[in-house]
Amino acid sequence: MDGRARAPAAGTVLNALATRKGAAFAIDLETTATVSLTDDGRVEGEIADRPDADAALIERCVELAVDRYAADAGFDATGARVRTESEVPMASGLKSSSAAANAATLATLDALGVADSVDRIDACRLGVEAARETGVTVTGAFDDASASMLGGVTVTDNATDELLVREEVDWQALVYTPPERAFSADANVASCERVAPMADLVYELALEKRYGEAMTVNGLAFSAALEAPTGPTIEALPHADGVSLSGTGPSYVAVGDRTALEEVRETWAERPGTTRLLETRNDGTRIQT
Ligand SMILES: Nc1ncnc2c1ncn2[C@@H]1O[C@H](COP(=O)(O)OP(=O)(O)OP(=O)(O)O)[C@@H](O)[C@H]1O
Ligand SMILES: O=C(O)C1=C[C@@H](O)[C@@H](O)[C@H](O)C1
Repeated sequence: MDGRARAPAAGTVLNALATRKGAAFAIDLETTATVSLTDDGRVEGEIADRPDADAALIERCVELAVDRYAADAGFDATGARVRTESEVPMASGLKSSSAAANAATLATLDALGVADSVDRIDACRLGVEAARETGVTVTGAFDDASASMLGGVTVTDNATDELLVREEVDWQALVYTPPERAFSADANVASCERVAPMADLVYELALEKRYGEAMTVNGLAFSAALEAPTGPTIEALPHADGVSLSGTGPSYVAVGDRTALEEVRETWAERPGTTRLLETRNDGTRIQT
């Protein structure tokens, strides 16, 4: 009757706010969700250390998973308690919402004993549905959600929730998170749509597997559209294989080899906020035993 799952955060290759085509890759920062099924008809969520944060997203993931799978699994569960603990800073461009949704969904499937029989990509689409319903996303963010659920890099069409590419990658990722927060749902979508020709170019580069160049073009275009500083990108460019504003910001993600990223880290560490050197993740969301 209890389930637990862990989901990784992600960084951006292509922001989907311009054309609905997006791409992202999983990184080694995690959110863990624990679900206990009940028969009291109430689904209640809690976010560790964030008593004021909105738990509607994880509650909706659990509700949808119980509605869809409990009866077939032989459970008469009607309610649940769900709690997340997270290393992913919220509303900072590192896909905290996708990690929370995937962890909550898979933990529910684990509690119901059906985690192995439900396709991971269907579980991911369920979380995307909950994200749309609770208004935490612009496009559904299937790009971020699929990278977090499957691991590696994914390229998607968020208009149709179609997975176009999924590939394992073995990069180092340097992540800079300024102290500010930016909720994706508040982003200036009209401004992002004006950089659609650049997003088309990023999409072509991503399909050619030129992910580093794709990230850099994406970062410059969406920093301009969202009026985010370009300083961190310019500082990383001489060293990194690719660097981008992640999501709608305010974080930046650079990829490349470790020595190069250590040079970037020295510069980024002088900025206010947090700089972390991480690995990419190819295993995605998984049950925690
Ligand atoms: N650990 C968590 N537990 C439960 N819900 C969470 C958690 N982290 C984020 N959320 C939900 O996601 C919302 C933040 O979504 P938002 O899209 O703005 O952030 P993000 O996913 O980090 O940003 P981005 O899409 O730019 O990467 C929060 O309001 C909350 O509802
Ligand atoms: O809310 C959304 O739809 C999105 C938010 C950002 O993370 C983007 O990077 C993503 O491509 C789409």
